Amino acid sequence: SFIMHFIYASTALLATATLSIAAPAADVVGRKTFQVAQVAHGTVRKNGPIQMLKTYEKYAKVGAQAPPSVVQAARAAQQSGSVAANPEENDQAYLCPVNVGGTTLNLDFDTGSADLWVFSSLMTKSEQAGHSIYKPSSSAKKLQGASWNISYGDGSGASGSVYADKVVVGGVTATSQAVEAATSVSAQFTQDQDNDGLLGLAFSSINTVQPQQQTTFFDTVKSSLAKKLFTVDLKAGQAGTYDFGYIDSSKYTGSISYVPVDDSQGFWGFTAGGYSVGSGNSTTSSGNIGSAIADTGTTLLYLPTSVASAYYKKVRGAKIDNQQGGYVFPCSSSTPDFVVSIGGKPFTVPGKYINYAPIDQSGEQCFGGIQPNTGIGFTIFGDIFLKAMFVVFDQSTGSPRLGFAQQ
Ligand SMILES: Cc1noc(C)c1CN(C)Cc1cc2n(n1)CCN(c1cc(N)ncn1)C2
Repeated sequence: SFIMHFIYASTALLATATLSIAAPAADVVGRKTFQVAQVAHGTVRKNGPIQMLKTYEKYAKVGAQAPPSVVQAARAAQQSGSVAANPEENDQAYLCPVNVGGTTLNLDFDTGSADLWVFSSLMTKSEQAGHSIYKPSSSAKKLQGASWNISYGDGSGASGSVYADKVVVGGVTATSQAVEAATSVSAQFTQDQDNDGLLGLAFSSINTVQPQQQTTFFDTVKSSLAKKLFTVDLKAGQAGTYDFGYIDSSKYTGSISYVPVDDSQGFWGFTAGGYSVGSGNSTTSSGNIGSAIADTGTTLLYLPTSVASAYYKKVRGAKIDNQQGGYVFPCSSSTPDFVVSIGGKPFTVPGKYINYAPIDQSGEQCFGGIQPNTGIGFTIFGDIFLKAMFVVFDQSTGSPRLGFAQQ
């Protein structure tokens, strides 16, 4: 009865609040009424037991306890799922099949940005060539007046209009997700015919839709997931997985080490500690790496210039080649392991991952997987680092956190 009283009270409160919002503001001069189109977006299939469980959780502090029947029904309705992360050539990016409004598109899941944008029928035929295309389906609702425009660290970018449509990732369904349909994309994207767009997994605070910012897929489905988290298990030269709503303990070794996340810039930001170059006794180690982000949408590992320099001192013939835009070295040189301390635990990037790829067909010079973070302003733990780890992007506790384990 305590809880039912609370629910009645809060519902009554909500009702009065709604009434006051509906009364037109005094300053709307001249017109008797006005319309506000409410387009439902950022929603999942409604479920009573899940909503009830949320209410019990909300009032757990004052003794509310969900009956087992509610817990069981909510658990049965909660979502979880897994999708393959397929590497492009040289593991430049990893693409995941996603059903957007009835069409399967291969999207780059990006924990460094927060827009779900796709190649669309609104683009010119030549720009569409070779890509799978989103055609707003009959179930799609155009968000009138909404637009988006995103640019990335490498100068690439895209822009367009916005629809609310059904999006399914590994069986996890957002019944109405903001789908940003491109009208124009930069050359880097038209050239990459494997890539049909991006699915942002950073915080929705950096979503670029205007005038009304939209939520990421994860934020849209979060409340319906068994656990409010997703995990990233990228691999070198083979398919990995993104899992939503659960942790698969067969995907990592040892234990998961959690660190707090600073989401003030909209990224999965964390603090990295000391580092060492090489394995066994031939290691050098030095100061703290400092603030960093975990970014699946960035290919390489961008470290403070002093750290990158200390690393390449251990690689025969390594030098900065300004034409290539970073450290290169003879492909025949061996590259040592790179070890970084996170949450007080050591995590190793195998040296072979740091020989990224030959700079040209001759195969003489190779481009480094570790590069300086010059001009970026923070350290980016991109795919070179992530493909050695199992990472939990966790919003299941009061504040966001990252969990790292070796895979
Ligand atoms: C270049 C390049 N880099 O990665 C890929 C993939 C490519 C090739 N190509 C498909 C073009 C391209 C450029 C970008 N992407 N794709 C993915 C998003 N980008 C990011 C994301 C992010 N979090 N941080 C920085 N950029 C830039």
